[in-house]
Amino acid sequence: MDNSYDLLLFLKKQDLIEEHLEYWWPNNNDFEILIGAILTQNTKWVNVEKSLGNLKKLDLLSLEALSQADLPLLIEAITPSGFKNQKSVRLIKLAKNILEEFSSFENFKENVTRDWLLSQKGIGQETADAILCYSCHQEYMVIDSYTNRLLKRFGYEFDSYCDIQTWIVYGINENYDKIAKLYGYEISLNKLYARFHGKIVEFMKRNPKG
Ligand SMILES: Cn1cnc2c(N)nc[n+](C)c21
Repeated sequence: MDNSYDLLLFLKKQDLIEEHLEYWWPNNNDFEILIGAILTQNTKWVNVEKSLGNLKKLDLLSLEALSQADLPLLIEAITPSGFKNQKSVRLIKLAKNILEEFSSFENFKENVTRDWLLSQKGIGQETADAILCYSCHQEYMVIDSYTNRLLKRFGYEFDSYCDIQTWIVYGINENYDKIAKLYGYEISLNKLYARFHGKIVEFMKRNPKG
């Protein structure tokens, strides 16, 4: 495997993403994806879905509602996804900051930068890139521990998140013409990164042992 295009080919042959999940992330709505990206930190996705279900029942899945949420109610609602006190305080603060800085969620999606997200408490590189990619539909590739472990199996060791991201992005962009042929259409970079990351996660969940 010489580059990340080879890795994509290896994964693409395995039918890892369900047909209806065009961007892999269960795409109910972009705000829900933003919240899911915070809730999924250090827990299993199945727990996030439980918390999102609670938030939906409480009508808290909007920027305005979340910014005014009753803290004890929010803590209760997101209990399934762990770190409930920390994540609750951070979600309300994030919603308030988005309203203050961008006035609307639509404007946030258009104009938010990776640096602004990284300046928010509780948002690191992986969460920032997940929000940018899956919620804001911007051209960012998410790197996570699954990515790290999969590359190690192919003998690749990197020193940083940024190094891995650069390696993946470079290999994709270097072979972009082949990728359009592979997919049979000019797939957008955002959609390609969204699906590529999804394939890595699904592959590693099905092949936990090296
Ligand atoms: C959206 N999403 C984020 N992390 C996930 C995971 N580990 N497994 C499955 N899904 C769908 C996920």
